Amino acid sequence: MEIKEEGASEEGQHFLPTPQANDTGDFQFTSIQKTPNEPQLEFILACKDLVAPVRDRKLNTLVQISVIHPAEQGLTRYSSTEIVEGTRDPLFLTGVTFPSEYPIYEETKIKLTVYDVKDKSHDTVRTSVLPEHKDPLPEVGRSFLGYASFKVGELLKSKEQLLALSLRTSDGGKVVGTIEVSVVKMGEIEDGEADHITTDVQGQKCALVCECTAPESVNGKDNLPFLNAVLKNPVCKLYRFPTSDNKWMRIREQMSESILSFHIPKELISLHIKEDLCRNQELKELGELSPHWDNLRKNVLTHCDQMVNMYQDILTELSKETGSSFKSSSSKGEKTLEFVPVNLHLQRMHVHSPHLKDALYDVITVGAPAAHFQGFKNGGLRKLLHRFEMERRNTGYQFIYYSPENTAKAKEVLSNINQLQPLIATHADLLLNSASQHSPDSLKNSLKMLSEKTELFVHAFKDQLVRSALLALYTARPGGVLKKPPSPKNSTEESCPQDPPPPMRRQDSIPHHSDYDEEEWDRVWANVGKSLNCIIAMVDKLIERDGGSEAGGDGSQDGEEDPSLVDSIITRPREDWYEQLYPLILTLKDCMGEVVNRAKQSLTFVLLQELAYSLPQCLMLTLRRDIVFSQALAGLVCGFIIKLHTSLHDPGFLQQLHTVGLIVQYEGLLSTYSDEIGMLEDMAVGISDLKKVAFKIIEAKSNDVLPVITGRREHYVVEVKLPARMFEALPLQIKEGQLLHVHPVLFNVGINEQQTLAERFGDVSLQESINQENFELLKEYYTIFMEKMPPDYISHFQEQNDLKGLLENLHQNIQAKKRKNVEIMWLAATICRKLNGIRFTCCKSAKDRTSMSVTLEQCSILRDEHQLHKDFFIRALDCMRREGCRIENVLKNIKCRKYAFNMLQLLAFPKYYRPPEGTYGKADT
Ligand SMILES: O=P(O)(O)O[C@H]1[C@H](O)[C@@H](O)[C@H](O)[C@H](O)[C@@H]1OP(=O)(O)O
Repeated sequence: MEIKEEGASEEGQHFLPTPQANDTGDFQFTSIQKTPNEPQLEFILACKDLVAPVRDRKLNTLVQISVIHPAEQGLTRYSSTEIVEGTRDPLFLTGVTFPSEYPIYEETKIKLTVYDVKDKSHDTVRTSVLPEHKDPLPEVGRSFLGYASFKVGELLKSKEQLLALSLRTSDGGKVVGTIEVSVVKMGEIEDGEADHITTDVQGQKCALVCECTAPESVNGKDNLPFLNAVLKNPVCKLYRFPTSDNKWMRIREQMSESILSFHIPKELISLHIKEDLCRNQELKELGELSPHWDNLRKNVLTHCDQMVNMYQDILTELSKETGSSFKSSSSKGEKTLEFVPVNLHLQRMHVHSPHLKDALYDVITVGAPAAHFQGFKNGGLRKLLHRFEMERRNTGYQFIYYSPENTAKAKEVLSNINQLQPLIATHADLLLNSASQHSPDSLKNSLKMLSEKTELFVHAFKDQLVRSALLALYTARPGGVLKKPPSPKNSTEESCPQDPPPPMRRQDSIPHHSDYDEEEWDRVWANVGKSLNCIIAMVDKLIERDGGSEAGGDGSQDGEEDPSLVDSIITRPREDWYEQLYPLILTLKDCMGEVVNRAKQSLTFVLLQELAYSLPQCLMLTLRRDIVFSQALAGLVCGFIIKLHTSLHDPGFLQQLHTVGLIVQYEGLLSTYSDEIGMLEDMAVGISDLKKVAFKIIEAKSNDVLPVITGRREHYVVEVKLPARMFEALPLQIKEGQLLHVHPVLFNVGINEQQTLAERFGDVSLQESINQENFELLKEYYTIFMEKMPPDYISHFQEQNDLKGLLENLHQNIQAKKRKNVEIMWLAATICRKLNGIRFTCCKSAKDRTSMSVTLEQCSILRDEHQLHKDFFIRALDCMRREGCRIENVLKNIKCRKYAFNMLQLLAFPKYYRPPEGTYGKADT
């Protein structure tokens, strides 16, 4: 096949479009034998005896790797190595990897083109994506040296899976050196030592040994098939770096999208719609109200119905995006995609080094959860919510002020009632069923369940709020005017609404005291307990009599059942259990219905107060909070599932999961200047709201392994499914459905030029207070961790890690108020990793600053944990930034392979956050 350079499509690890990838026409191609979820082919490159076009010119070389699919003529640029400077025998640290999904066969041809780079600053031009069918721009700043090509099958079947190919000039004539292609497999240690590689020591070039022996066995350790259900479109990169004792370590970098980006928002919006529809219905069922309250309710309902319609429209739009797994940074302001997180990816580093077992390091990278469409003119949630609450507290006279805690409590009680009432009804029916089967054991079991649920139900109303809400609703009914003036019981209870209500001093303005018959509520409420006691007594007697023993005691629990009712019933035939229990069950259901009716109405009246103030801002604020939360939750669920799958084999982790919960640490890189203040304010609330989330692991019963969300705005449960085999291996507590909690913390350090402005002329107090508050949360988590984990675990843990010292160090750094103190981020991330937590890195788009930060984190881990040769730190960093997954991330977001920084911006960045020359510039973001 002839190789045509001209028609080459642009470089990038984008896969061939699906039809093209599968379309092998009439040809039969030979698949590469592969381990599931492992890349199909990985190789590294080195050149020897390169001939410079001009004598004595030092060569700065890179190899460009292109692929020719066997059914096609055209060439697809696939990836490049880094530039190796000043040698005729370059040994490239950036390798080539083809992930398991890539359409590659033994017949696939690989072309390797070697270039001499004269001007690094121009080098990115070659890889900016062009409109389809357009010729690539002329190569600027580099000149062609030679090329070689081979078929994948040739490489795989070659002796020691190593090819040494002659590099030829474009006319195919002159040999200008040799290129060596050597297959590598992760998990296999190269025996050879590293040599002859240029280091980055202050411009000085030194030599280390390098001889790669061919790998022998196949690796398949990271076999996590279930992750494939949520992770999509992986981009993989391969590197080899020398260790301080001149051995090689291999690093595979992987970046994947997740379908949870869209799945979670859809689940969540459906849940909001359900919750709001239910609330709207309850508002409608509030019953007759006096004109003031009735008008208020009508107004609220109009707005709430509009809101539900809006959520429904957004859901319809999102549902059209079937199979989508990525929202690009350029779509962050799109209204219909508001709930979807920006640029969400798993960024994974898999290290195989001679010193340690394989190690995985995961970071979820995502745009800061924020309401971009609504904008940041008035700030973000942290400020908006605070302002709203203050105004509501101080200005309302149209409504009764309930504190956010009381409003949340009202929602909780309502939700408990809505869950418990049908449950109790079901258990009551099961009891009747057991009775009709005349089965004593089953009767006892059903009674146990019924008692438990009913006790919970009765307990749910033991709250002063219900009483005061009942009174408030009473006064809001036509003619429901209090006879006595309200006299507050304590400092938080001040006045009661009249029709029209008088102006009130704000705290909780819940009404109290009246001639309204409070005892009636007590009676209704107590009746539920009494009727349960009757049932218990009856069941006891029935079982006792059935066992033949005559009248052994009266069977009452608390002596509260009506003895005449029980006695009159048990005189009936013994076998007629159903008939004897039926009237008691009916009574229980009636009593419960009465309680539910009253409590629901009164608590819905509390919710009406929340909605009544400042419509429609109040609803817009809820929408904003929902949007931000949805973005945060999508990332969290993705992080949780990945963490669970990678740590399933770790008993310590599983124990921590159900006894302490998981720490989830967010690194924010937003500046406290201009719009990003609002973003940070949104993000802080979104992340803090994640406390309301608990996970539950359930066994997958079908191929649908996508998580399911239940609950309501104050409390969500995310059910994560595991296949039977994995589920069985879990600790009992988790299998029994124990809720698994998360502890989110956020540390933010602005690093760009905007942060310089904030530090010089603006205000950094937002960042300072966020860091301080979250430090306290992190410390709290650590304390619980130390208390709840078993002593053996803790003593081993303390031997390995000086968490106390790290926390102290973090605290000092936060207190120090140093400018752009990136040490805070490194310490927080280290603490999180040591505590088995889930790591996140975020900036506005998770594209540029995030890429700098995660690559720095990766190289720092290699240096601190895997003995990366200190002279190679910068080179490793540059390799990752120049040719790694993150430049692909930029490409997939803005169709241009350039970090969106200019020289001036970079001067403001902390040193190690600056990308290598030629990888940044003006980009249309
Ligand atoms: O990924 P980010 O760092 O949020 O991207 C920024 C970039 O840092 C900045 O230099 C540039 O001017 C743009 O504002 C980028 O944000 P976009 O959201 O426009 O990609």
